Amino acid sequence: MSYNALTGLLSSVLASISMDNHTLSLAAVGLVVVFVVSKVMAYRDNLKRVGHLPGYRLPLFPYTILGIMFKNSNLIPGYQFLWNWRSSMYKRFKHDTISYISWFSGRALIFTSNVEVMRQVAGGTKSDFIKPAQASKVLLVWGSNILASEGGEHWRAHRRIMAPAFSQGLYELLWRTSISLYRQMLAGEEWETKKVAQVSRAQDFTYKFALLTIGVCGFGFHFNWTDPMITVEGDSDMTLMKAFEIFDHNQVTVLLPWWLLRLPIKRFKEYRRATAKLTEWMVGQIAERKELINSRTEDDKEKLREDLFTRMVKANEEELKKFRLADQELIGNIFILLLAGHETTAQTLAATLAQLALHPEIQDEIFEQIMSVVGSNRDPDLEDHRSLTKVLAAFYEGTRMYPAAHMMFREARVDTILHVENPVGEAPGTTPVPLPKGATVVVDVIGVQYNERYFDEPFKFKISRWADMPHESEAASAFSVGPRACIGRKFAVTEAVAFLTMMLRDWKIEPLMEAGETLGQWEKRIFQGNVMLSLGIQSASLKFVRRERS
Ligand code: HEM
Repeated sequence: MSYNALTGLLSSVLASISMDNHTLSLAAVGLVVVFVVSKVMAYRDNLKRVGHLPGYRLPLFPYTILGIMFKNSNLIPGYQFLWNWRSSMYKRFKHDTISYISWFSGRALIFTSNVEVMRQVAGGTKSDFIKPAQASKVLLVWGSNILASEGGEHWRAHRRIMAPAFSQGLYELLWRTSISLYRQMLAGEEWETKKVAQVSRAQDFTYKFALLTIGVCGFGFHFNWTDPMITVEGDSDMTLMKAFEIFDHNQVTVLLPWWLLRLPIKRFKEYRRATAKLTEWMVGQIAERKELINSRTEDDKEKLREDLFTRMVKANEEELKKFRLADQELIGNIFILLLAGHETTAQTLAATLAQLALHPEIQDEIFEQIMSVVGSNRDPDLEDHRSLTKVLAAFYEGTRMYPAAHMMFREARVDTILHVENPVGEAPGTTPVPLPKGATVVVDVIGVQYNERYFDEPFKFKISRWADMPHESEAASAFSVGPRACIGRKFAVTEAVAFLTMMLRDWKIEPLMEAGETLGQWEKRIFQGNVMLSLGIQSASLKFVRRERS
């Protein structure tokens, strides 16, 4: 008998009893029975939904309002629990794929820190798993896009148009832009003449760097560090950069309900205006770029830039009509590139710089490689990128320890079998776990990066673990694996390697401690995970000491 049928039967029995004292007590007992039975049955259903995998049975679900209000107790883990429990969560059950069932909210999820399970669920055209619409709803406000797509053919249509935009020409533009922005930063922040520069929050400049980079290479804006004044036509108060910044600073507002955003609150009003300006600008730009692309003269075609936006419009125009994206979908994807494409890199760069501050010996090792590959008299160029393996290793290690895209929700679109790798120490191989349609798997990207199956001593910042690793290796699983892995991985790596090469050639990085603070206290203060839209560390206070060059 199903839970609903049982509840109905008990309610009608209770309703048919007349309400004297005796029957009132009977009704109360009946209600308790209904409650207990319903919970037992829901629990039984939930066990099925998580394939009877071992795991947590706790009162609340962490991603609910109540769950968010409580922080990190054993009974109510809080929304940062994947970070806070990363050393013990899976060890406790001796499995890297476990379940979580909440007694009261009725939610049941599978959490995995296993790359093979990640591969099965991450998606592609033929996967049995999709991105649940609920998890991506907030990303749809600017139009249908690749990141929010459930999967299957719909996802492939987006990827088909976006993939060609990540071209060699883009990476060349990106490399040049990153180096130029680094120089502009030195001038703009008045570091050029300084022997020592101190910052209380390295994120301030890594954000600005990554935002301007995606602005120039993603959108084709002509921003620069100190003078980003491009006025939107007909609105002298709002420069494009201003609109861009307002949109960016308010990213979290995408999580709010739409009606709240309509309230006459100054911040929301500005956000709406900035989004409208950017959209208006994009609509105009799409038309302009289409005209250039379809123009017959080679001269006009030469004017086409290498930025992602231009190249996406081009790929779309060149696509067969039936595969073309609508303009609104192009806009949706461009906005999503801004969202996915700079906060992640900025957070990781800040975390990498802070870890390097703790490891002067690693900085020296990297410096020596930079000097032997590039030397001190010229700027690095894109070809050097392949040889700057230690710079890349530092960034990968930052990505591993602080994976900005820290979780991925997936849902079984049909009844399916999940092949769960046996725990280390047991017979190698997998165990089939039947899952019903609708079962939800959360890829805990933090868990994967701290899983000793893949990374020994995972709490140590060790760049040596990436030695001899091919550039595109799936070992860098913080970018996900399989056909739906991060499309911007090379973009992130290119800008990061260019920026870090320039930075580490010029400067030694040291922790900037507060008065009376010990190194241990600094470390504890800085390296606490900060889980918002993406994962990062706390404000990284750092000191940059100019390297003496012969
Ligand atoms: C350190 C930097 C980055 C990290 C750690 C990262 C990580 C990830 C991960 C884990 C995913 C898979 C998400 C999922 O399937 O639910 C993803 C997807 C994506 N990323 Fe990145 N990313 C980074 C930088 C970038 C950059 C720079 C861009 C763009 C310029 C970008 C654009 C995207 C897009 C568009 C997707 C969706 C791909 C698809 O669904 O086919 N990311 N990223």
